[in-house]
Amino acid sequence: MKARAAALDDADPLAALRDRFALPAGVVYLDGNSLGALPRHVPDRVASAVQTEWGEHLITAWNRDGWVDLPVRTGERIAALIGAAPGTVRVTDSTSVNLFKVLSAALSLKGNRVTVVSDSGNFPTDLYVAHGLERAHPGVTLKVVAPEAVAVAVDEGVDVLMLTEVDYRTGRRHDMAALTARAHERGALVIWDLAHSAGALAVDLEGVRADFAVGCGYKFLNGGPGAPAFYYIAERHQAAVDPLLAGWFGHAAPFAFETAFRPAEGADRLRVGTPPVLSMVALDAALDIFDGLDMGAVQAKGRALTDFFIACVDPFAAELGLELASPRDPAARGSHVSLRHEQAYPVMQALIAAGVIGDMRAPDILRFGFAPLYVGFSDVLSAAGTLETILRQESWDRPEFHARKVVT
Ligand SMILES: Cc1ncc(COP(=O)(O)O)c(C=O)c1O
Ligand SMILES: Nc1c(O)cccc1C(=O)C[C@H](N)C(=O)O
Repeated sequence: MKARAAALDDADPLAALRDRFALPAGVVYLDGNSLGALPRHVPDRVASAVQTEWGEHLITAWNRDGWVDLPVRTGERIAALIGAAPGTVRVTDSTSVNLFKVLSAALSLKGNRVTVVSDSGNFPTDLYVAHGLERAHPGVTLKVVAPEAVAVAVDEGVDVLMLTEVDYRTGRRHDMAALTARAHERGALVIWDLAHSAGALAVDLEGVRADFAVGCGYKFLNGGPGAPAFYYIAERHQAAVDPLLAGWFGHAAPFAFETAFRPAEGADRLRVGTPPVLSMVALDAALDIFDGLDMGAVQAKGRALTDFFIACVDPFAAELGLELASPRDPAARGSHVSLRHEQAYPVMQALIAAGVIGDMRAPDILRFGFAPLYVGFSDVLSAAGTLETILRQESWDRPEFHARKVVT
């Protein structure tokens, strides 16, 4: 396996990108699907935004340093990574808030009686947002089905299909093209949450004719903790969207300070308030690493890394109480692999203490994210080896590894 890892690293066309990240020595970082690593050049860019732009240019920086255009500029850069047309993606707010905005837009396009279909593998915040809108609109019914039952639920009747492409727990990937086409045949609108896709998979929003989408800036896009998220509105819907969460940055003329809301042209109408400039500068800078990258190559490396991890773990998995929770077919999963283990919490704490950082999702999932830009095949082998040692020696069974932390 060692020779195979070395050969795969040697043949990796993206291997050089790793040097662009400031990863601590001795750490194998397998949680870029939750918080992406720090690109080396980002601290200087943020420091300059603080010291020069904020410190010296003060409020003139909104125009002089282009702060006001950041949601648009950064949105256009993300659009290029997810197969979206220019003018359809904007960066702002959190994924949850953006989902509220696009789901309320989709509901309003569908009239008074609307059935929303989602699945139980969806990230809880998505379901909370949908439940909130269901409570606010008497004509809205939210139907939550098992992930495998989505296609049947679509056939039974749907007005808005709201799904996350890659399941945060299992890594199972929905077939975006097939489900979008199926929902469209029934006249429905389709919203995709790309939290675990953007920056890792070759998403093609225009190709699949998605209606709306949202996604995170802090995962595979490496925008930093709490980085703003993005939303997508297909061009064909933009003029018809009348924002429920209307705010002055979504107004046609924010600095005219009119009392009545007039939506901005195009996708900008779903912007709400002042952009978080420092976080946006970090995200914008982080996106430099994607310049000129082929997302097909990024996705291919993610598949190779996850395949290799499964191959490394397979020989000892059953004996040591591990069960693969992710699909074996690489085309049917995203860029993370999940393993079930009865003692997932202390096992993950022991892994972190040994320098292998993944995370745990209750009740029993060990989750390992393989960010294609900075994880190598030797890292994968070393993580699998550490996991085997911890399980064989039962070194996870120490009081300090059982103590619960807030963020898991
Ligand atoms: C699929 C998915 N959607 C939404 C979110 C939440 O995003 P935010 O915290 O930006 O609202 C996450 C992770 O936090 C997620 O995994
Ligand atoms: N957003 C996070 C946070 O603020 C703290 C810890 C984790 C997160 C996450 O992003 C979790 C992630 N969406 C997940 O897939 O589990």
